[in-house]
Amino acid sequence: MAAVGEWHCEKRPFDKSESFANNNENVPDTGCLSIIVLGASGDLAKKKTFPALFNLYRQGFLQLNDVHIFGYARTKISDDDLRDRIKGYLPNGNDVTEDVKNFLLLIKYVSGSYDAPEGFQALDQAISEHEFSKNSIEGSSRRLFYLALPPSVYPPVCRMIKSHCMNKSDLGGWTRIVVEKPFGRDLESAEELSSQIGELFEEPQIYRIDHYLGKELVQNLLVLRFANRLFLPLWNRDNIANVQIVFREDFGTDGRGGYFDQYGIIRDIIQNHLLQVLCLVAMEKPVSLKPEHIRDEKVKVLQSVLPIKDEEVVLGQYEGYKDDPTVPDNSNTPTFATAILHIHNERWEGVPFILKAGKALNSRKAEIRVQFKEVKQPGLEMSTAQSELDLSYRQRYQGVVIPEAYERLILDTIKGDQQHFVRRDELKAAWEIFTPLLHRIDKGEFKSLPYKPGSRGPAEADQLLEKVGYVQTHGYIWIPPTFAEFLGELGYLQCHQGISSSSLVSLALQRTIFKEWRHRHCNIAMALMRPLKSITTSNELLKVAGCRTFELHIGIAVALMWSLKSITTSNELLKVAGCRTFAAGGAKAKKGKGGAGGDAPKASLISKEVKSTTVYGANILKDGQDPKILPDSEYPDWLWHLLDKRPALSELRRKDTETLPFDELKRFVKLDNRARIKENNMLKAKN
Ligand SMILES: NC(=O)C1=CN([C@@H]2O[C@H](COP(=O)(O)OP(=O)(O)OC[C@H]3O[C@@H](n4cnc5c(N)ncnc54)[C@H](OP(=O)(O)O)[C@@H]3O)[C@@H](O)[C@H]2O)C=CC1
Ligand SMILES: O=C1O[C@H](COP(=O)(O)O)[C@@H](O)[C@H](O)[C@H]1O
Repeated sequence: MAAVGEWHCEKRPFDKSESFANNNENVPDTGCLSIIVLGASGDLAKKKTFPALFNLYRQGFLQLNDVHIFGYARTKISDDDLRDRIKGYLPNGNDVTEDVKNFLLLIKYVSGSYDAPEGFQALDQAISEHEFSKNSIEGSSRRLFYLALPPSVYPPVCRMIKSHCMNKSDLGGWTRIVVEKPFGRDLESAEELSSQIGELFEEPQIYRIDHYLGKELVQNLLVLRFANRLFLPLWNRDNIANVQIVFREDFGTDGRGGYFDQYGIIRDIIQNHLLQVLCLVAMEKPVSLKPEHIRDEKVKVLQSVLPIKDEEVVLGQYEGYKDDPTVPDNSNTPTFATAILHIHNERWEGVPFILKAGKALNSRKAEIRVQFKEVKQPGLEMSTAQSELDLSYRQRYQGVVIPEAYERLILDTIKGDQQHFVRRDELKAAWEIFTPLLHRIDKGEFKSLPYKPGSRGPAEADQLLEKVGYVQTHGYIWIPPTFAEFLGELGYLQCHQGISSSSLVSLALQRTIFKEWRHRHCNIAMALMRPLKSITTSNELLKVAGCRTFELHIGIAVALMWSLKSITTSNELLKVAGCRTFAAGGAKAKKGKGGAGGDAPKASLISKEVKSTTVYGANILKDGQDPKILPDSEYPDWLWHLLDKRPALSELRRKDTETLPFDELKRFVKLDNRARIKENNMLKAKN
């Protein structure tokens, strides 16, 4: 949609050769690359940093003959111990493919403290040996230090790097430092941290990572806004009623309670991730796409944010949060917050920006919702309606490999592109917005309201949204375009494995495949799950279905029941479905006497040939057809694992958590926490 001759987003080069070739002004012709992960024994390193490096390696962005990776931490372990820890977190890591094997061989571990020279001298020695072995000319090598460490140790670590580990001279090489959030606890501490690091390194050497800036959708915001004729004229107070930027997780602090309690949801998510997204949504068009021009505009937005009013904030803490033994009993730390921000400039005067983030809520998503002022519906009457422009990436780009945020950002660091990193003045402006509120919370002057885990958060947050003009819509239901495909896949399994439809469906419901829809579109999922779970008994579903105006919904309900072969029992459903003429199932049911799918052919009458080539009865679309049965290789991986038995907690407890695959580890932490909370509660109740 880029308008010819207008400002457009240049495609930033992203091919394998560029990280090493001299075809980009940011990439000097240099020697070999060393990536040093400090805090290599920790959680972030194993879950994010090393897997991102592996993916870069696998895609050819890091090359065997050029790169070496070093892990550094205090824990005394061998190279192989570190490799073993990492292995389970790599895709198919436990299979030890050639790729995994070669990647792991690139990793060397050095142990040492964070504030004494010996460890860093040993590290420098190891890096230099690698550089020497690659015939890298001294001074031309590149050294990337990734601080996967608590911020408290950033200053001593930076001092040690500066004193002992710098690239030796200036022959095109460099030394860069990646630091993780949180960058401080408030304005003062962040400024102090910035000054300490700033005394040692120049701003172009410091990469303050905010992994939300590496997400595909976030990266595309600039294109969406400025290279798109549709949006350019609409993006202002005249057309937009409010903007909501939401982060929700459907799990709690899951074993990170100790860390989380010192920070809370505002410092963990809102002050960084959500505020960065707000900048990209609200900023003016930059002079160019040069990182400095973009960051200049972001800073201007932040500086235009008005002080947050107390009455425009709701804080919450989920019930059970304090059961975590590492969280103090009297903690007031918010695990949920909604805050309304106002941007005082010509474009946004009067438009509330709603920032909302919470843990242990009813769904998992990160979302930007722009509510436009009402638009007229087609037709002669002057009624207005809500419509949608949905950019749900996972749905829209199925099968396309979307790079992980960390991969992209590490690659940007190697290329010397700071566009997606937080500049010092940006950080300062972000802390200025939230510091007064945070201080009040820290002093206990602002209370967190309790909310039930699995809920939407405190009801007061919804009331606040309503007050500032956000219209919650119940009548609009979005059907994921891939739903039809999903039904085909499920139906296929049913045909071929002879599993009863209800057990198949309840399995699917427990697994992530269905959660995707449940979480994104709770309304439709509610309607879908009910017929799937208890087709004949759910009057409630019928009520829901009956009063909606979104017809496809009924079509789906009917088609599902039809495909699950329970349609004959629900007269009531057929009555509801009978007055609609949408999906094939529904249309046919209309004419039926006493249900039974109406004129729809009975399963027994369908020819063998049709049965063996189509997933009979799975079509949900008005003009669609039953999906064809495909070769096994065409079906998604999850389908084949739907029936796998999942290990119970007792079984997981017997395994070594260090080597558990990520999914199992997650399940273990969840079940283990749950069991502990139960035990705690029982103990409390007894006493
Ligand atoms: N984990 C995550 O998902 C995310 C983490 N982050 C940020 O990344 C950084 C690292 O996080 P994470 O890996 O979870 O942290 P960890 O608590 O796992 O710490 C990483 C390593 O640092 C060392 N370490 C821990 N505490 C101290 C301490 N008090 N003093 C000195 N060294 C210490 C330990 O290594 P050793 O004892 O061997 O030296 C540990 O293995 C933090 O800034 C965090 O906020 C950001 C986003 C997500
Ligand atoms: O930075 C953080 O982000 C994660 C959520 O990241 P996502 O990429 O899964 O959306 C959050 O769980 C964590 O608390 C926070 O520190």
